[in-house]
Amino acid sequence: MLLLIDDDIAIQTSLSLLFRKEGFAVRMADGPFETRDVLAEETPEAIVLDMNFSVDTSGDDGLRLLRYLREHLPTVPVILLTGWGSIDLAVQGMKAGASDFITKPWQNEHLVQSVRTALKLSAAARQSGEPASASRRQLDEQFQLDNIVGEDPRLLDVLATIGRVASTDAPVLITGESGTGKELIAEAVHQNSRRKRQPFVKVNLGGISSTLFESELFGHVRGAFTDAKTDRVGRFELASKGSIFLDEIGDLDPASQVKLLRVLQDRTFEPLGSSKSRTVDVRVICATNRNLEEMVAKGEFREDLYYRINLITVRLPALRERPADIPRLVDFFVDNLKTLYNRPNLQVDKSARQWLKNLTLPGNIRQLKNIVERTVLLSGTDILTIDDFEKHLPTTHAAPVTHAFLPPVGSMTLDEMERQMIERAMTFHNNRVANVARALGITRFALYRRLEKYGLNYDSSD
Ligand SMILES: Nc1ncnc2c1ncn2[C@@H]1O[C@H](COP(=O)(O)OP(=O)(O)OP(=O)(O)O)[C@@H](O)[C@H]1O
Repeated sequence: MLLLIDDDIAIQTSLSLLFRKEGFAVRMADGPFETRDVLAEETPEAIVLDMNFSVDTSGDDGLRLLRYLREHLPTVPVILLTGWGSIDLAVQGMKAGASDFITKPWQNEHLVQSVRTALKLSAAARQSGEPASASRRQLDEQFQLDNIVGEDPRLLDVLATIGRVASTDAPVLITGESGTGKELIAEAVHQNSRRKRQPFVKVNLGGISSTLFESELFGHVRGAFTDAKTDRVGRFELASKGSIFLDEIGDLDPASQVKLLRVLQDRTFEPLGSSKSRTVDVRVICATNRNLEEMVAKGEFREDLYYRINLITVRLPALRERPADIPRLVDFFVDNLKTLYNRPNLQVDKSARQWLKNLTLPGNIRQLKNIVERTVLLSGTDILTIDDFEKHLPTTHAAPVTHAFLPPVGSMTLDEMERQMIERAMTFHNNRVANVARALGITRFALYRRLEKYGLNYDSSD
C-alpha cells in the first residue's frame, strides 16, 4: 500500500488516480492525525509526503511529520513533494532521511518512477542485509561485469552495490581518484540496467566551458546565436531512454550547476533559443575525483544538486589500497595485448608481477595499463622481466620505492617513518599481521606493540 499525505483534496485526488492507474493500492491522509490512524491499521510500503501540506507553508509541520515517520518506520521510503521555492526544505528533508524529492508541479512519469525506484531500493537493501559479502564468482554469476578486474573486498563491495541498484533508476555518484575505473563502473551500471539497449552518453563536464554548457547539454535551435546555423540536439536528448554519464561533475561552475539542477529535478529543459520545454527520460550517473561534501561545506557546490545526484554513492579504492589486484590487472592487460599485437607468447614473469606491486601509481589503473603497454611495445622479448620494466619506466612516472626516496634529513623523525612504513605494509598485506611482520622483519609480538603505540587498527584475532 502506498500512503499519500496531503491536505489539499485536489492534489490527493490526482495523486490517488495516478497511482491507482499504475496498479498501486493507495490510502490517503490529510495530516499527522490521519497518518497515525492509517499506520495503526496498516504499514505502507512507501509514502509520498507533501512538505507544505498545512496552511502554514513554512514546511515545519512536514519536517516534523517526516521525522516521526523515519523514527517509527525507518525502512519505509518517503518521497517528498515540495514547491520549487522550497528547495531548502527538500534538502533538509533529504538530511532527515527522505528517499527522494519531487518538485511541484510534478511530471507524472517522474513521480511514479521515483516511487518505484524507492521501492526497489528498499527491497534490495532488505535482501543485502542477509548474505555476507559476495565473492567475485557469485557477482559474476549475477551481473555482467566483464572487463572489471579485481577481487579486493572494497572493489567487490562496489560491484555488489552497483549490481543491486542498477535495475532501479536511482542516480549513482561514483567517486575515486583519477584512473581508478569510474567510467568503467558507470558503464557497468548502464549494462546491468533495463536501459542497456538504449544509449549511454558520456559528457565530460570538466571540458565544457560555461558558455557552451547549455547548447552542449540541451541543444540549440537554428539562429539561437551567431554560429548556430542549424538545430543541434543536446546530450540529454541523445541519452533519451538510456543513461547519461556526467563525468567530473565537481568541476561545474555555479551558473551551470543551477541549469543542471533544473533538468535533474523536473526532467525538463529548453534547447537554447527555444521557449518550448522538452521532457526527457534518463538515468543519471555522475563521477568526480573531488570531495563534493567538502565543496558543499565551502559553498562551492550546491547542496541541493548534491542531494539530487548522490542517492547512491560508491567510492572506488585507489590502486595503492588494493595492491593484491595489481598482478591480476597486469595479466588482464597482457592478455588483451596478446591479441592486439598478435604475440600469443607474451607474459610477465612472476617476480616482475610482484615488483609492479611496489610502484607508486598516482594515476592508478590507467597508469599501470600504460606502463604495461609501453613495456610490451618497447621491449622486443615475450617474457617481460623486472629489467624490462625498469628500463622502460618513464622517470617522471611511477617511482619504484627504493632508499633513493627517503625523505630529506630533518624532515621526519624515525618514529614518524616507522609509523608510515607500518601503515603502508598493513595496507599492502590487507591487514594480515603475520605477513606484515614478515615483510618488516620483526616478530608478530613486536608488530603488535608498535601498532598499539601508534594507535593503528588491527584485527587481534589475526
Ligand atoms: N577494474 C579494472 N579492470 C580492468 N581495467 C580497468 C579497471 N579499472 C579501470 N580500468 C582501465 O583503466 C583505465 C582508466 O579507467 P577509467 O577511465 O574508468 O578511470 P576514471 O576513474 O574514470 O578516470 P578519470 O578520473 O581520469 O576520468 C581504462 O582504460 C579502464 O579500462
